[in-house]
Amino acid sequence: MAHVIAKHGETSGDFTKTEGWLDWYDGPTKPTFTLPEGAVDAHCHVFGPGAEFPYAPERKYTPCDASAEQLFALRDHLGFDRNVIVQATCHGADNSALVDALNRSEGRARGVATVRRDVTDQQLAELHAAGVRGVRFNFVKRLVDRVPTDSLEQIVAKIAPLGWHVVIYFEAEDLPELYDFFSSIPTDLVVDHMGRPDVTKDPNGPEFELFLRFMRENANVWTKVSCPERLSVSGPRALDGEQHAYTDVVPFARRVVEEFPDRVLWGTDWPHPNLKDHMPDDGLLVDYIPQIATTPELQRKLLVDNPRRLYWED
Ligand SMILES: O=C(O)/C=C(\CC(=O)C(=O)O)C(=O)O
Repeated sequence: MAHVIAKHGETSGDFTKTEGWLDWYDGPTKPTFTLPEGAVDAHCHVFGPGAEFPYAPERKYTPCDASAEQLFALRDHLGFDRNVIVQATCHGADNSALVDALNRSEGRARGVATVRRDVTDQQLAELHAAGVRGVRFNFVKRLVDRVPTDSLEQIVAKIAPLGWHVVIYFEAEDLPELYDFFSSIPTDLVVDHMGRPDVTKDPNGPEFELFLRFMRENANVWTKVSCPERLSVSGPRALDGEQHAYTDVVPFARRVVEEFPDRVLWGTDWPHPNLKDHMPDDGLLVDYIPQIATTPELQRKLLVDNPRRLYWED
């Protein structure tokens, strides 16, 4: 394990370009943690390939191409059974690459799409038939021109009858302002990456307490306890020979898993767009899971029962 941490920790470069890391990255290690049978990687992406599925003109970054075949190979390598593929801003509201991946998955993937307020019932029905079960709204300011507060209510009214849920991505410093608005969303609501806490702050301090309060007061709110690699300051290096990577994120994620065991999801976030300091090893990310879900029961809920309930039970 140590050499893996060092290898990825010491490598640097710009991973966001099409010509990026896939050319030289020699792939994830095999995790030592054995995932429970039927485990779901509930946050991952497909990008392009750009020649076939062009990136959105309004995008804020151009990712590496990351195909459905590569994603499914990663799924098998890590020991997952299924994927939830999430639309990212670089594809805007053109869900073609996502739908293509869902169609190739033989029922082993569900999707979260991005739609505009003029989306028709027919278009939503087609997305549903392909396996889409949610819509994503991005409130991270570096990723969008405008936060989607206006369109959200109109879109929610259209997707609620389908039994879909809403996925929101925001940063912790914006929760106070958005708290009431998010609390008014009537469908199930999934928060990406625990609302991006600042992990240099106290996990028992006021900022993270507000997020926990948000989950306590709104029984429809779920969260992905994913992306330690985005939140971590200590990074992918072990702090000592015995500890696993991204240790500074563990107390945050573990608190959430233990207090809300039936409303948490986990995903790799492959292929890790917009990470410039290191390319995460997905095998190491899987080995992080038992740090935050410490019993077989918590692991089964996080990786199997919860995602299946949200994405595969109609
Ligand atoms: O993949 C993620 O979860 C995170 C992203 C990209 C993203 O969400 C998007 O483009 O929509 C990020 O933090 O840059």
